[in-house]
Amino acid sequence: MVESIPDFLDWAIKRGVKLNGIEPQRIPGRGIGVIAIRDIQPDEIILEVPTKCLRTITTMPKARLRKCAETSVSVHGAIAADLTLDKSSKYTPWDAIVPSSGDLIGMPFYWPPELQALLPPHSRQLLAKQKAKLERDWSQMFTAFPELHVEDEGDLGRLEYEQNWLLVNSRTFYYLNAALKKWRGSTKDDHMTLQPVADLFNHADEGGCHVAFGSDGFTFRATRPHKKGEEVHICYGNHGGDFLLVEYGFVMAENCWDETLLDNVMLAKLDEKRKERLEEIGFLGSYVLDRNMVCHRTQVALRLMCCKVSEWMRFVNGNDDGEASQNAVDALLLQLLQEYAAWIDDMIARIPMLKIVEHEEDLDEMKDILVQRWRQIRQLLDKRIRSLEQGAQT
Ligand SMILES: C[S@@+](CC[C@H](N)C(=O)[O-])C[C@H]1O[C@@H](n2cnc3c(N)ncnc32)[C@H](O)[C@@H]1O
Repeated sequence: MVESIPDFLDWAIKRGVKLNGIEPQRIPGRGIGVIAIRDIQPDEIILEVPTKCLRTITTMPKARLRKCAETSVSVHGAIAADLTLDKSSKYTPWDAIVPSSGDLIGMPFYWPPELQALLPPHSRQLLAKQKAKLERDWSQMFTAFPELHVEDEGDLGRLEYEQNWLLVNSRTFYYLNAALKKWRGSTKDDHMTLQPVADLFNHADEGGCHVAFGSDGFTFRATRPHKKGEEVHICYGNHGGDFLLVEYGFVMAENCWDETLLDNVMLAKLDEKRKERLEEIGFLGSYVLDRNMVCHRTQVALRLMCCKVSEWMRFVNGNDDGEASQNAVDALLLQLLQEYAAWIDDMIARIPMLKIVEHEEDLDEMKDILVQRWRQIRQLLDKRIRSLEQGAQT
């Protein structure tokens, strides 16, 4: 399929999409993005997408929707099935500009298992969840639509479904209408729609425009000035780097929402008795370091390693502010972060050496993305290590 942004825009505008001062363009390393073609002022509406252009379960052929509704597939999985089964020409110009499988190598889902095994712990958890969710949807959909299961060597039907599922994952917007509200067992995660042109906005941690929908459709309003030629972003959510990597397939140079899990280092230091105590109060695992501090769960677990149990219990119950044990907690945290930082340096050195025969062509790019993610985590640790070291000196 030949990609043509102008043909796609013609098609979208004929269907009522209104662009004001913006234009989708190819941006190196980011696929297509949205660029300001004149200076844009805050509060200007830069894009409107009418309801009739949305693509969600309501726009599926009725018979297909009925079959999906008889299963326990998620809305996400049903839309992916619709994309895979749709052989009409209704969306051809839109389909032509959507990334192809070759553009998705940033997504750890497509990485060889040897490389997936070297992902940071939080990325690994998210990937396992993503795979399980996809597997559930696929098992529902290929039973309902046996034609999805193409009997050939590579199982093309499954590959196409996977790709569409991952595209739905990274290109839908929060949306609610009567049908989505009624979908059996639906949760917030099911309230979604695809929409043309808006799906070309790339992400920035602070965003640059506000997204809203009503009965007429979606509007995108600039929240800050943009100079002509500048990229206009939306914010996909306050996501850390592991989430962006696994769900969207990219890493960002700067991300004010970045965070990392310290579970591997923390759990290795906790003996069974302490783990049991933490489990009892619901504080075992999910130890987070963000750009400024470690979370309360981490403070609780660290205190258990350096205080008497009675003092720890008083802290847990809110009867002790923890001030008396803070220096010991900080010293232990510093030691753990330094050990983790040395381990990460070793990981960063090992990744480029990894030899995997399959995926030879794309392997260097995949490794590079993985190293970038580990470097970001290393920076988070460095920042905290520096401030703990300064604190120890004062
Ligand atoms: C909603 S689409 C945005 C349009 C997309 N760039 C395209 O070519 O169709 C989301 C995808 O865009 C890419 N993306 C979004 N924000 C990015 C960023 N800040 N840096 C690099 N890639 C980004 C990722 O591949 C992500 O999965």
